Amino acid sequence: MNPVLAELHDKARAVLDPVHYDFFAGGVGDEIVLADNEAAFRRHALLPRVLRGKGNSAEFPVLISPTAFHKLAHPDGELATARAAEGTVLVSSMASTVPIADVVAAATGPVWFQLYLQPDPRVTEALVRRAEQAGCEALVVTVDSPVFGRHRRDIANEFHDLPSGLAAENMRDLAGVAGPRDIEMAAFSWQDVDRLRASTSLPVWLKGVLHPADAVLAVGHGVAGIFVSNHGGRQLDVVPAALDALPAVVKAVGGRVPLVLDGGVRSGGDIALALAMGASSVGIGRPVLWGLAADGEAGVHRVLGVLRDEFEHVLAMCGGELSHDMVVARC
Ligand SMILES: Cc1cc2nc3c(=O)[nH]c(=O)nc-3n(C[C@H](O)[C@H](O)[C@H](O)COP(=O)(O)O)c2cc1C
Ligand SMILES: O=C(O)C(=O)c1ccccc1
Repeated sequence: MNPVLAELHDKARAVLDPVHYDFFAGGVGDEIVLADNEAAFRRHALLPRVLRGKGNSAEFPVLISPTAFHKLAHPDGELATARAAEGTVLVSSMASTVPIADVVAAATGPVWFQLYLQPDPRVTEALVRRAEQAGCEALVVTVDSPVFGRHRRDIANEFHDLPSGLAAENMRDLAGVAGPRDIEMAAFSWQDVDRLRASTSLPVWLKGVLHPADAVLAVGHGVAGIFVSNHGGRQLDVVPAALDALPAVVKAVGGRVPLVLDGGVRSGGDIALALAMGASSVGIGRPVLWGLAADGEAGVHRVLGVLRDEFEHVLAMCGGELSHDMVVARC
């Protein structure tokens, strides 16, 4: 791993309350998928093309995936993340510890709002209005969580509630309930996606699709794009690594909507592999949390800077272009 990312992870582990470190680091079940998300990149290799007369491109195909409770990592919380994001799209979690309006105000680039549909449609509606009024540019509906993931570390640590003074700020004062409501998980259907799309002019993305048939349905239901993601190994411990699920989704979608690959991306080479395999961009979860815990805004800034620098270098080495024929198995 890049020594800067390793250093930030080590520092985060050292400074965080061990219970909060486990919340950020942990996964569901035996954490097989958590490990496999990173390992999958090691099972693939890139055959660079030569003599193409091309260098790197200006595009940085990375966005910040939504993660909950940034104030557990650093007192500035999501404000620090937003300031560090610069031109990178920040997907702000519905479970942020800073209200979405303040996240958008602190950001200099686009902010998208991650949403868990709520059983009470008035709550969902109010959250959507809140995201729109804040100036969010898209909604990202997480669809891989009909129930909460069972995180053994959190159960062992008895981590169930935020410390006093912290709350999921977006959940305050919704549909007649004062103070923060609990975020609820429930099973929804494609009809709920249609209803959401009809209720807003914002583009609606889905996050947490692994089956190619669901990706095809998503396109049919008019989504703007799809996050191919297993939630960083936090929901179901029998699924493939996110990277291993990507090719079938790429094939099924056939370029009709952009695909974000999220889970286990830790280097410029990982970004290049995901793009060569057909992702339009990648999402980064935990490395942002490590940067934030280690050094606030500056730490997140370093994480993005390292990934940008490595990706540009890899792309230049590959002749400035990435395509599926360049991907081979590492034997
Ligand atoms: C501590 C933590 C909190 C998360 N919270 C959310 C969330 O609120 N909403 C969501 O859609 N995904 C959430 N995720 C999943 C991330 O968006 C993303 O899918 C995952 O972290 C990507 O994998 P990576 O951490 O290996 O980069 C969370 C992940 C972590 C590690
Ligand atoms: O921990 C998570 O992965 C997550 O998605 C979440 C959702 C709601 C509240 C806190 C975290």
